[in-house]
Amino acid sequence: MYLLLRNLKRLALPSSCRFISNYVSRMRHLFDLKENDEACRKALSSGSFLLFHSLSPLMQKTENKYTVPFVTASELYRILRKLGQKEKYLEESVLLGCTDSYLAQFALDLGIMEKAKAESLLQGTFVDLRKAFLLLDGKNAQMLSQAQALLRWHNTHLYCSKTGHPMQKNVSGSRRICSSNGTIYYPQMSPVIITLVSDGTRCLLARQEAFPSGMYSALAGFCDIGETVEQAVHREVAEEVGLEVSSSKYAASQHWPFPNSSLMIASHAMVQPGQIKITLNQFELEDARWFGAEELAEALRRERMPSKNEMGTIPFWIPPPWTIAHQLIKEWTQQKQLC
Ligand SMILES: NC(=O)c1ccc[n+]([C@@H]2O[C@H](COP(=O)([O-])OP(=O)(O)OC[C@H]3O[C@@H](n4cnc5c(N)ncnc54)[C@H](O)[C@@H]3O)[C@@H](O)[C@H]2O)c1
Ligand SMILES: [Mg+2]
Repeated sequence: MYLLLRNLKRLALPSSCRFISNYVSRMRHLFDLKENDEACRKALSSGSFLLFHSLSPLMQKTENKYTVPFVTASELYRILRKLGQKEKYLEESVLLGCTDSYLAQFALDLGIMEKAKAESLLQGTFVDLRKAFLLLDGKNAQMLSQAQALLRWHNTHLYCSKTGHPMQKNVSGSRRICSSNGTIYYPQMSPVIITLVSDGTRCLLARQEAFPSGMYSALAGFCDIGETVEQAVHREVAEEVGLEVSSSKYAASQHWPFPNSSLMIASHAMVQPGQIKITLNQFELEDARWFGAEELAEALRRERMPSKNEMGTIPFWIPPPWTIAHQLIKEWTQQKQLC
């Protein structure tokens, strides 16, 4: 707490600020940790850590459910010693956030260490995030998404793309700096639109070949350079299903770790009246269909990915509740049921 008060003083809060909410003081604390290497180094020694091995997160599986453990700094020191690493390795961590009680949270990749030995010491398994992602709950998914994206960015930005010299990360991992000319690089993400297209009575969901069996989602696509979000929505809908959008309305956004790091920007869209014939772009999609509110209400009631029915097929299902696609489908269905 002393450290926190000292740090807050350094941020020169105006004297009129008699009361600061917990949220505001946490955000100021995090700002200090991001900017101040010494403060962040200290926070590392009392922080908690999400661990990865070559970008696969450590998980513990109990009864068909994955949990994501945070490991304390003292436990991590002990494990690093057993794996033959120095305590200094902790500085490879990236800062994720902090708890309500200002405990800093980090992510660290143990990829240079022996995987099986690390798993046995940590009593868990490093799991491919793509395989486990849809089985997680929202809180764990959001944290792992942020952690993996940051670790991946550092892992793929070891050298300055201008000079070819090695780059150093600051302690928090909020940037990397070229050792030769001081150019600063910040972690990047790609804007991706996701849109739920409606003709007024039904809405359109699609699936890619790579989706898990039976899963349909809203249309999504990367924004091109120079495009607005609205233009990207119009283009993607035209490209993927051959329909022309007449209007779109922003709904919400979500960070998404695949394929690298994306900011999903979600909207509801309407097609031009009478334009309902789907022309599928088979390079991108395996199927696209119009769904009614009742069919979607039933899919929303299912808690998890359904298992095979008597016919040996998996019934239609939608992404889990914490995904932005689910949120769009839920909003649309609720609005239809109120009509
Ligand atoms: N959070 C959710 O609810 C949700 C739902 C659906 C899709 N998604 C995600 O949306 C993302 C985009 O959807 P999509 O695959 O249909 O996109 P898309 O329709 O733009 O097609 C993907 C193709 O776009 C090209 N591309 C252009 N810019 C790219 C970039 N910056 N990075 C990678 N590829 C790029 C590549 O050729 C790639 O194969 C996927 O990662 C998907 O997982 C999220
Ligand atoms: Mg797409």
